[in-house]
Amino acid sequence: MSGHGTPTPMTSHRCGPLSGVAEVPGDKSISHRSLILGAMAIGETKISGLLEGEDVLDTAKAMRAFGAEVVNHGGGEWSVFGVGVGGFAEPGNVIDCGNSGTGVRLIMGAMATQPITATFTGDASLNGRPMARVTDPLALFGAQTVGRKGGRLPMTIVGAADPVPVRYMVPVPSAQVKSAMLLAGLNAPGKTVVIEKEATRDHSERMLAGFGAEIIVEDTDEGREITLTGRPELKPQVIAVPRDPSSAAFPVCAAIITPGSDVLVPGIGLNLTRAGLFTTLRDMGADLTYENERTEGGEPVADLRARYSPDMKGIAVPPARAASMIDEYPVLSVVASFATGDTMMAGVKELRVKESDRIDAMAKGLRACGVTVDEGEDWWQVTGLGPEGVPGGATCASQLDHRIAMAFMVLGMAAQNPVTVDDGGPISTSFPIFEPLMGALGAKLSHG
Ligand SMILES: O=C(O)C1=C[C@@H](OP(=O)(O)O)[C@@H](O)[C@H](O)C1
Ligand SMILES: C=C(OP(=O)(O)O)C(=O)O
Repeated sequence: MSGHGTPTPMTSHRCGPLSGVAEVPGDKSISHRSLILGAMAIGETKISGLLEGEDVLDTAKAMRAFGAEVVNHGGGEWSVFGVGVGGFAEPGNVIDCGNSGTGVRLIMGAMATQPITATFTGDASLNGRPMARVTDPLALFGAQTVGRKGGRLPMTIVGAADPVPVRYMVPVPSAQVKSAMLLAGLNAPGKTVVIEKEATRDHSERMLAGFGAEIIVEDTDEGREITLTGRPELKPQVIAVPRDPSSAAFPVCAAIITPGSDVLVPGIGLNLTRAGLFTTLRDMGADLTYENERTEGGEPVADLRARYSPDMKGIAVPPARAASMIDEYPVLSVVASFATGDTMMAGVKELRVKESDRIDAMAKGLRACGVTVDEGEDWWQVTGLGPEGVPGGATCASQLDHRIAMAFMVLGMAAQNPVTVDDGGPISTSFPIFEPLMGALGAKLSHG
């Protein structure tokens, strides 16, 4: 849904040790893809553990608008009765993807090679984000787009009636662009090839193979080359969505900076394309261990145990790791504030085109809380104040960005003074149970 209504300020007060088990919700990336691929299969796809955050609920609504039957059985159990590749109906109304870049870009890809027209919109954050990165390459299949200046939503896509397969090198490290192209390639005859220079999250490739598509991934001189054969009949699946490592980041980082804490976050996917934050935290000296390592649904999974870590050191985070932790830089910058020395985060230009300009949003709020931050177009550096040294005591703007709001709530748990965000509403896009879950661990969050 567009907009989040009246802003709801939220304050995080310094708290005692965090302890207990944090069962974070299902993975957002996998949840979107389960619904979309379920809608493109023929028959009933059963999903358990679906993230019921606003972003994913908007994708569920969109799939209904394109003709799939989507049923919520309660308790995270959902069914999608798909219409098959090429079987989307033309929506009777505008598709509102709310705050979700993943939702809108993947759905645009899925409909762009079908002979239908759809108009997309979102909230103020989403309507400010760049869409040409998806609509330009979708034009290669034969789709046409009319949108606002600068390739912004709202925009209308006229899907290609006679799509052609495409070979495309993704110019930015973006799983959303890659996935939009693969979903479009599903209804193009012949082989669509998508090449990425840097590996980004590979849930689409894994799930396409799971649904029975012919998909080959090879490392070549040009990069990671993905070849998809179009017009498969996708077979419905039973999908158990793993818990989201990007949501796990918040209780993990909160435990690391809050004195005396010991928190277990069970069943977290450690797919290498997603687990960069945890490697980085360990490089900084965090007491973070993997317990009960196992494989579930073809993905490496472990229970994460995070304990208070007063001896953290700032590091230079390898730029090559950026894609595997892109959504975790806001909360990493909070941990960096409690470390000793500088943490340099480079090669992260993409942070400037998320739900907010995340470098700007975090830099402003951290500075207001007494932390020194330097920044350039594609890098930023946080100078740590040590485990007890962050003053806090400011109101920070969440800028319609869930990760910014949650990162500042984590900061307040260990800062000397309370930290407020002007609007905690966006948290429900990805982590609707953040407040009760963190409260049960011992966090002191209040409204206002
Ligand atoms: O494909 C996905 O599910 C996502 C890809 C990433 O975006 P980009 O593709 O823009 O890097 C990430 O930031 C987003 O939260 C989810
Ligand atoms: C960037 C994010 O999501 P999206 O691009 O789907 O809005 C995120 O969840 O951090």
